[in-house]
Amino acid sequence: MNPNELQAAGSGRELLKVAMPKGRIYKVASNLFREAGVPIPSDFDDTRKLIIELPEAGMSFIMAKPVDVPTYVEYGVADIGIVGKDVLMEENKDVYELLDLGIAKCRMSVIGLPDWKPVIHPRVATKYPSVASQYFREQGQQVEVIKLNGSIELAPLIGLADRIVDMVETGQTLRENGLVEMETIFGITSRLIANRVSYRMKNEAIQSLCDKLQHAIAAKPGAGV
Ligand SMILES: Nc1ncnc2c1ncn2[C@@H]1O[C@H](COP(=O)(O)OP(=O)(O)OP(=O)(O)O)[C@@H](O)[C@H]1O
Ligand SMILES: O=P(O)(O)OC[C@H]1O[C@H](OP(=O)(O)OP(=O)(O)O)[C@H](O)[C@@H]1O
Repeated sequence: MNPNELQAAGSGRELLKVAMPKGRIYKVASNLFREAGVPIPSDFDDTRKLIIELPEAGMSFIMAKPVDVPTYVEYGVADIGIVGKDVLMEENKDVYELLDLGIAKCRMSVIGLPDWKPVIHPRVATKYPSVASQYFREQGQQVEVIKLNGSIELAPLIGLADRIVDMVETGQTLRENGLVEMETIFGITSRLIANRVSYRMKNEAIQSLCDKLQHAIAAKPGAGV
């Protein structure tokens, strides 16, 4: 059975399982769900519980590490999930991307020291090795990609890498560390994704949620600008 089929059997009237990222995205995503009429109680915000049922909304929430959301959705242990475009590009899982939620905006950029000069075998540090490799391949540049798991901005400061590929939101981390943004690779917002089989089996529930979210997004100040 392939990952998409694992959850297919008997999924007719179950709760819709939502993989909800903890951390940054949770704060804005839970508010968006509330604005869409999904009554996520405020005590969800601080809980250590990992599976939380909300039968009145026909949903249960799997509180996930952001990078794991596409995996849960691909395997069908979650029917839908919320995930940043950065993670979606890096993980490249077999899922449907249904909706741009327009939240948790930032961008993926190439960053370096202001006095950076091209070298023969440049090293690039990043949390996103697949995105970075593809970008430099498309630029026709040969680089050695070094995978790190956080505080990526340290790499050029301590001589581990010539450049980094990382997210920029306000630019504060760059400014405080004397780094400059050299190129933007792509813009990032959070997306609603769905398991392929769930999308068929639970189409009514998923479509209804998408409609409500779309209305909530359109009602936000600055929407459609
Ligand atoms: N300033 C920002 N820096 C990083 N990610 C941001 C920022 N603003 C929005 N995001 C989005 O939020 C997502 C999750 O970020 P968060 O920092 O919560 O998780 P993480 O660092 O991947 O997880 P963890 O802290 O559990 O390792 C990112 O994948 C990205 O889409
Ligand atoms: O432009 P800014 O508003 O400063 O935001 C960008 C910073 O935020 C993220 O780091 P995060 O806080 O997730 O910590 P991390 O370095 O441990 O990933 C990202 O990796 C940048 O370092």
